[in-house]
Amino acid sequence: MKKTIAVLPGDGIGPEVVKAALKVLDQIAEQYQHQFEYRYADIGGIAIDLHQTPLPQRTLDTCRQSDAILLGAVGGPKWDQLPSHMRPEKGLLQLRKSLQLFANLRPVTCYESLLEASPLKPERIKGVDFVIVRELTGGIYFGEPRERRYDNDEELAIDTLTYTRKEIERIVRKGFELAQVRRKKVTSVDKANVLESSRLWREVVDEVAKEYPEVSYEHMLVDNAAMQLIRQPTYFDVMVTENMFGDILSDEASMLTGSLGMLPSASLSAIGPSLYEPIHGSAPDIAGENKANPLATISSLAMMLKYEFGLEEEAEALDEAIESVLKKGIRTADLASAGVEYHSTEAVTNEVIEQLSSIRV
Ligand SMILES: NC(=O)c1ccc[n+]([C@@H]2O[C@H](COP(=O)([O-])OP(=O)(O)OC[C@H]3O[C@@H](n4cnc5c(N)ncnc54)[C@H](O)[C@@H]3O)[C@@H](O)[C@H]2O)c1
Ligand SMILES: CC(C)[C@H](C(=O)O)[C@@H](O)C(=O)O
Ligand SMILES: [Mg+2]
Repeated sequence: MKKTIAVLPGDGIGPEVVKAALKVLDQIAEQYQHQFEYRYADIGGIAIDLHQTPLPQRTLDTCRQSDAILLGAVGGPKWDQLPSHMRPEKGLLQLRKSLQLFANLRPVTCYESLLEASPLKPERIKGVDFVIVRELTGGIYFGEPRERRYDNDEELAIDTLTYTRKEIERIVRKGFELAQVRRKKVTSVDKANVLESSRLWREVVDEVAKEYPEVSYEHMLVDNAAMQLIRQPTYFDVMVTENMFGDILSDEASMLTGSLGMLPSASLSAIGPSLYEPIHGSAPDIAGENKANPLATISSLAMMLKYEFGLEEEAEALDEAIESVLKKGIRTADLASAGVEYHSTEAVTNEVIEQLSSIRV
C-alpha cells in the first residue's frame, strides 16, 4: 500500500514523539511492504515563528492533499502572551474546523502490566476499556461572540456556547455506531440541568437512540460523570459528549491508564483526511529531554493504520508490540514508580521496534 501522510510535529515534545512514531512506522512499512511518504508542515508556535501565523496556508494544503495527518502537539510558554487569534492553539482549532474533524475518538484502555502505575487501586481499573467520543468542532471553543470589552467601566469577557441540531446529531450518531460494534452501551454526558445547549443535546440523543434499538443508553450529568470515572471506570463503554467536557474528562480518564502520555486519539473528518494525535500537549516541562512518553503517539498511528488505511493486522501488531514493551517493564518516567529505573523516549521507541520485528508476518 502507498499512502502520503501530512506530518505536523508542532512544539515542545511534539517533534520528539512524532519522530519516535515515524521510526516505528518505518518499521511497519518495511515489515509489511508498504510505502508511506511523509510531508512535513508547520503548525502552532513554530509556524508563528517561521510564518507569522499558527496555521499557514501551505500546511492546510498539505493536509488536504494527504491521505492522513499525524500531529504532535502545539503551544508553550514562549507564545503564551500573544493575543488569542495568534496563539499556537488557534492553529490547531482552525485546522480542526477547516477539515471538519468533528469526531474525536479517545480510547481509554488499561494495560494489565500498568495497573500499578495508576493512582487508582488495580482492582478498580482492571478491565477498563471505553471510548470517549468528543465533539470537536463546535461548542464554546468556536461560538460567537467571543470578545473582551468594557460595560459601564466594568471589564468583561464573553465566550459563547452554541450547538446546532445537525452538529449534535452527527456526533451522537458516531457514538451509537461505535457502541454497536462494542459492548452496545452509550453514556451521553451533558449539563442539562443548567445549559440550554445540553437540553437540545438530550433531545437529539433520545431521537438518534431510536435508530439503534440494540444499543442501551443513558444521560449523565458531567459532574457526576467526572466522579463515576474514578468510582467505577469499568462501567463505561462509549461516552459521547460535547467539546469542552470531552477535553476535560479525557485528561482525567488518562490517569486510569497510568499517564496522560498513554492516550491516543483519532479526529475523524466529515469531508477528507482525518487527523491522528496524542491527547496530551507540548509538555514544556520535559521538552527536549528525551523523556516524553511516545506511546500515545505510537498508538495514534495504530488508530491511523486501522481506521484510515484498513490495515488491521499492522495495527494489531503495533498494539501487541506496545503491550510487550510494557510487560517487560520498559517505560518512560511518567509511568515509573519513584526510585525505579526509567527509560528514555528513544529507548522505549527502539524497544517497540524490536518487539514489532519479532512478530512474524
Ligand atoms: N493537542 C495539543 O496540541 C495540546 C493538547 C493539550 C495542551 N496543549 C498545549 O500544551 C501546552 C502545555 O499544556 P499543559 O502543560 O497544560 O498540558 P500537557 O499535556 O502539555 O502536560 C501536562 C503534564 O503532563 C505531562 N505530559 C504530557 N504529555 C506527556 C508525555 N507524552 N510523556 C510524559 N509526560 C507527559 C507534562 O510533562 C505535564 O507535566 C499548552 O500550551 C497547551 O495549550 C496542546
Ligand atoms: C490545545 C487545545 C486547544 C486542545 C483542546 O482543548 O482541544 C487540547 O487540550 C486537546 O485536548 O487536544
Ligand atoms: Mg486537552
